[in-house]
Amino acid sequence: MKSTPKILAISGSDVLSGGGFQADLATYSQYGIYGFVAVTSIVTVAEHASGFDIFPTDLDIFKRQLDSLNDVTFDAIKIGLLPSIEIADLTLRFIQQHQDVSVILDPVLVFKENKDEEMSLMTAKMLEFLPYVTVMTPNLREAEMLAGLTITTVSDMKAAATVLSGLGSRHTVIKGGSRLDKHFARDLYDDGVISREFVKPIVARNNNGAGCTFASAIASHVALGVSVLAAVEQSKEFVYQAILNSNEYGVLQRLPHR
Ligand SMILES: Nc1ncnc2c1ncn2[C@@H]1O[C@H](COP(=O)(O)OP(=O)(O)O)[C@@H](O)[C@H]1O
Ligand SMILES: Cc1ncc(COP(=O)(O)O)c(C=O)c1O
Repeated sequence: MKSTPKILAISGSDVLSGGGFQADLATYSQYGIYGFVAVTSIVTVAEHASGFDIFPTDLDIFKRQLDSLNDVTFDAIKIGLLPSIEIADLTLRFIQQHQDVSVILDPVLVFKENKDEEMSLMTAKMLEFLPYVTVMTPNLREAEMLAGLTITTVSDMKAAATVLSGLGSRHTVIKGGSRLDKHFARDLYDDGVISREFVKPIVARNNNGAGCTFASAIASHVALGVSVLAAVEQSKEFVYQAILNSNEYGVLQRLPHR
């Protein structure tokens, strides 16, 4: 019998469980995958304007988590919130040591609640990850920062994907989400040869955690041996269902046929 696939999430904790590793694990369980977590940070609710605080995991503890996983063979690694350059550097070193494993990078530079924050150092760091990454899933604002372009149309998305491809991204998915269009959530897949749009109606519900869930669903499909393009197509449906079922805290992962 084939063993249960294993995914490592290198992610933060969202105490409200909308996003972060809570969303990652909830997604893996829907696909029958065993999820491991190396916690990068703890996100708590705060009274000030941004609405949350991010507490990076102590660097030595973060390193010890990664060291604990030396003997595990993963089918995919999914990377979410990296709260500091130091944690990003340790993560980069870890994936450099696991080059036979598919890596799904969700470059969490811009939270839904955190639109305009300048994160140029981390943006540059994310680009250093590209040679070791199988799929990268920036949202619209993250794609603008990574590609250095303004994106207001689908053709801008395509131009940004081409720039990212030129910078070494193998499979790029730019998530238009609710930021590009009032009526349709348009995402663009691009692998430098094939470019494909995935579109769903915008759901007027809470979409906290949609990005984490989408990247985790892609990681799940890839871990199960599905091609990246088919993984993106099926994950788009998965996250759409999750948003349709969301509550006041975040999306609720559920396979479409359940
Ligand atoms: N309100 C919505 N209705 C339908 N799909 C959405 C909505 N918001 C986001 N999506 C989809 O959810 C996925 C995650 O996108 P997004 O929320 O933009 O990412 P992030 O959480 O990284 O900002 C994408 O496939 C996007 O198109
Ligand atoms: C730990 C953590 N990672 C990632 C995210 C990003 O969430 P989203 O999928 O909504 O972009 C959040 C947002 O709450 C978070 O708390």
